[in-house]
Amino acid sequence: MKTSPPPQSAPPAKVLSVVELRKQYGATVAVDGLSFDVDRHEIVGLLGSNGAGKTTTINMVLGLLEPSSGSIHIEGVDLARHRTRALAHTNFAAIYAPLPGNLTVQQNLRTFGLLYGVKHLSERIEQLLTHLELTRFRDVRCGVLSSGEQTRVTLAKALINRPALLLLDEPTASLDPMTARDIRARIRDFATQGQGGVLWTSHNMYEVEEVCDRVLIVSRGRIVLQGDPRALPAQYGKATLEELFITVARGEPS
Ligand SMILES: Nc1ncnc2c1ncn2[C@@H]1O[C@H](COP(=O)(O)OP(=O)(O)OP(=O)(O)O)[C@@H](O)[C@H]1O
Repeated sequence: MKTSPPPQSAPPAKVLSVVELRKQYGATVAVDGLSFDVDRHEIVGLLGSNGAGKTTTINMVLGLLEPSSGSIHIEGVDLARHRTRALAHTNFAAIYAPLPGNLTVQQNLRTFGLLYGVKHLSERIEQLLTHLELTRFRDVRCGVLSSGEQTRVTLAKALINRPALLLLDEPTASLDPMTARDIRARIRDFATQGQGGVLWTSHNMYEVEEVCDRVLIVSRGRIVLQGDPRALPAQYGKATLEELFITVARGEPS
C-alpha cells in the first residue's frame, strides 16, 4: 500500500535530541554517553554538581566544542553535518557571556539580529524592547545597566532569532528574588506560548522546582536521575529536590 509522506512543513516534536554524547580530555571523561531530548514547549533542567559536565554539554550543543562521539540534532537538523542550519535554530544566554558594554541596547540587538539574518529586524527589536520592558534603555550603553537590566537585554538577544532551542546557563544568577521571578515568568512564556523549548542549568533547586517540567541530574558526565522535579524527591524518599541533589552529588545510593 502506498503511504503518503509526512507534510514537509510539520516541525519535529523534539527541538533537541542528544544521543550517546561523549567528550574526553586525555584521561578525563567530561561527558560520558549522555542521551536526552528537549520537546517543544518544554523546559528541561540540566543539574549537577561542579564539574559534572553541564557546561561541556552546553558548549557541544552550541557547536563551540566538538564531541568525541555521539550526535546532536537541533530542530531535527544534524549539528555535525549541517552546522550553520542547526545553529540558526538555537540561541543562548549566560551571565559569563555579557553583551558588548560599549554598545547601546538597540545597537547590540541590531548587531545580533544581523548576525542571525533576522527578517524585519527593526520590528523584531521593537517587539522585544516592549515585551522585556527595555524601551527606556534603548539608547543606553549595556555596560552601565544593572545586573537585572543586563539580564533582560541578554534575554532579548537570546530571543531575537525566535530560537527553537533556547539554552540558558544560570540565567537568574546574581538577580534579586523579584527580578529572578520576573525573568522566570518570561522564560515560561517563551516555552508555553512560543514555538521553542528550553535547556536550563541552575544550582538553585527551588527555582528548578518552580520552572522546569523535567530535570536531568548529571554526575561525572552521566545522567543518574531524571523526572518531574516536584515528584522526584518523594520517589527517592527525600523531602526536597535539594536533599536529593546532595545525595546524588555525594555519590550515595538513592
Ligand atoms: N578543556 C578541558 N581540559 C581538561 N578537562 C576539562 C576541560 N574542560 C572541562 N574539563 C573537565 O571536565 C569536567 C566537566 O567540566 P564542566 O565545566 O562541564 O562541568 P560543569 O558541570 O559545568 O561544572 P560547574 O557547575 O562547576 O560549572 C570537569 O572535571 C573539568 O575539569
